[in-house]
Amino acid sequence: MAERRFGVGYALAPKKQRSFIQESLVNLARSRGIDLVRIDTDRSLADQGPFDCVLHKLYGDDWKLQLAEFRVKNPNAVILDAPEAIERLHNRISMLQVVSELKIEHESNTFGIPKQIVIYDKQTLFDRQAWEGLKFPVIAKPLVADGSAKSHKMALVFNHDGLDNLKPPIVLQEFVNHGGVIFKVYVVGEYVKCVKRKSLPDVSEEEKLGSLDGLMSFSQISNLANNERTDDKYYKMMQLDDTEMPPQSFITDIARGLQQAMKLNLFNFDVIRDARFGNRYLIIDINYFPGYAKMPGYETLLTDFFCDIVQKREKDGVESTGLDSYEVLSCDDEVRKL
Ligand SMILES: O=P(O)(O)O[C@@H]1[C@@H](OP(=O)(O)O)[C@H](OP(=O)(O)O)[C@H](O)[C@H](OP(=O)(O)O)[C@H]1OP(=O)(O)O
Ligand SMILES: Nc1ncnc2c1ncn2[C@@H]1O[C@H](COP(=O)(O)OP(=O)(O)O)[C@@H](O)[C@H]1O
Ligand SMILES: [Mg+2]
Ligand SMILES: [Mg+2]
Repeated sequence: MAERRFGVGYALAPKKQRSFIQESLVNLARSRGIDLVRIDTDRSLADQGPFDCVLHKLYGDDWKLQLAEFRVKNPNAVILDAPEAIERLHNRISMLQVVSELKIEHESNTFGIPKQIVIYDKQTLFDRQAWEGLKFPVIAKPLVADGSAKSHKMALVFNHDGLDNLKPPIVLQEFVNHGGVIFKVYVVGEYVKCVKRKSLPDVSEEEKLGSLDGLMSFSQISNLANNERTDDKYYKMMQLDDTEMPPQSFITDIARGLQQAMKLNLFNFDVIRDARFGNRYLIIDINYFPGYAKMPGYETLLTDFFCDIVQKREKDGVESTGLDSYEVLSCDDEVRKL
């Protein structure tokens, strides 16, 4: 009998395609029965395929419409992930609301989000009442997180003088000292991996009082080292060696909780450890389909995941949907889980 193969279509921006669709991933997936196929975004998605699974990170109403049409024509294909579920992450307020709703108990650690407010116009920005309970320094973040360079432009604001330069709509979030290290937790289906990255340094009491400009701009601080990030080397170079990791079981519980609440398979979240307490963790950012290729061994991980997805779909006995050209399963049964 011919080997059964599966088609995974991907629709990604050119930069994402370059970083994620590497030959090593394509070859490994192919050897296990998964064909990664580029979706031509200049043509209708519904006219392409057949695909057992569609992997995507594109923005906008037109793309949502295309996915909806595709879903009608191919009800059995898996869309990773549903655009309605991803949309929550395009707004920095709705993104973190889900964290506040999680119910997870852990013997010695707690988690939450930093204090924050949303400002829609300049007038409210200078209204001290709107600020009640929020202390300087704060980080000003664009409300919209739509993947544009603009949506990553942040400012650390030390005092009221710094507010002049801000352009609402923005989120003002209390800056929390965290030892200059951020934990990035990558989730791929059931797999959870936490890594350390360089973050903003702590702000001293003198700096809080003495900053002349009142504001310091920055962007994508944890992504500044673009070179090889095989973790041992990167940790040494960035002097991250000494920072203790958060407990894996705690992080995994949060990841699972977020995954279930958000109904997403592919995301990461940024966590900092509040230096005032040492056992309090704050989630500050959640990203859809992040830079997985930075993780050593991402090819195996993602291939395992694709196999898992298409096998589950087979096992659930969903009727075939014009995907007949793919025959015989060749994925290994094994899927790594933490
Ligand atoms: O490009 P990369 O590999 O640095 O990945 C970016 C992510 O970096 P990370 O994996 O968290 O270190 C990055 O995470 P941060 O927001 O920097 O925490 C975003 O997920 C970014 O996507 P977008 O611009 O928000 O749509 C991601 O960018 P895209 O690759 O999706 O454009
Ligand atoms: N509340 C905070 N306290 C301290 N540092 C923060 C806080 N929020 C963000 N940062 C720092 O700013 C960086 C960018 O913020 P983040 O919300 O992750 O935006 P982006 O989506 O651009 O990654 C983080 O990686 C971290 O270094
Ligand atoms: Mg971030
Ligand atoms: Mg982000």
